[in-house]
Amino acid sequence: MPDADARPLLEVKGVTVRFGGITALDGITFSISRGAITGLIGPNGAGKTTLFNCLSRLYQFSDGEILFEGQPLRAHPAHAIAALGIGRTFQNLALFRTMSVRDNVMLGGHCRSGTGFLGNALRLPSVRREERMLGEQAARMIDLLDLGEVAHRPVSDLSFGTAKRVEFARALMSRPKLLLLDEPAGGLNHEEVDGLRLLLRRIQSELSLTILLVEHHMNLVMRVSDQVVALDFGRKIADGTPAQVQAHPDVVRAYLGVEA
Ligand SMILES: Nc1ncnc2c1ncn2[C@@H]1O[C@H](COP(=O)(O)OP(=O)(O)OP(=O)(O)O)[C@@H](O)[C@H]1O
Repeated sequence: MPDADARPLLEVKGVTVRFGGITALDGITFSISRGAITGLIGPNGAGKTTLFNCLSRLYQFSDGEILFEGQPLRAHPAHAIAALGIGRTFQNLALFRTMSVRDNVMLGGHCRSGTGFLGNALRLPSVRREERMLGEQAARMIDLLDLGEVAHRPVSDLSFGTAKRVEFARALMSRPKLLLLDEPAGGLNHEEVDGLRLLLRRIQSELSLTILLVEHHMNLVMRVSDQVVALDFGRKIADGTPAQVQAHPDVVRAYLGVEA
């Protein structure tokens, strides 16, 4: 029996997605080790978001398989993905703007809730215990993401960069093993991107997280990632360390549109 921790956390094997005549993903294969930060790059339309949507089970793939901890994701519907240990953030903020930071973060723990409707209505001791635990976890995430000073403010009061950290905190409440980040640097200024790089490293090590991020900000991807996977027109064109991928002739060609 192979050691469960030794096998990759995520294995993407020959995944293909077609939309009518368009092949958005064409036999994509790569794997991600536990604890790694992996950057997924590629020009516009390369298939990055489509791959993310397959990992969250929002899209069906026609061929191939995705294994998470050795188990096929196909067996799990989209609503069960968070409970399985895959969390995500979106390109556009998906927060409740009039609610406080703390309440938004608390909502992220909902998918782990084991108490049913009746238990909540009757305020059983198990419900109160769970609420207390959620509150403690939210406080930890708020602290980890430096949101303590704004915890009671509505999200509408926050700068875009701070609101992005609220989205992170909320995604972390489901205690994911794999966190999918869709363009976390989008809309951030230079200073905020640098802060994000340090933050990603910190949450990765403190929570023993594995992270897959789609990102156009090359400087961030190359500095924060252990592994980079490059797509172009739905195909994988490179997979390796940041230095290997950056120097790969197909990557240079895809980005610059010239012969390397
Ligand atoms: N729901 C959909 N219906 C039809 N075509 C789609 C759909 N989603 C994606 N596509 C097509 O699949 C291809 C890959 O798109 P995708 O959004 O995955 O690329 P991307 O790498 O995320 O691009 P970007 O960096 O611009 O976000 C594109 O040709 C796109 O038009």
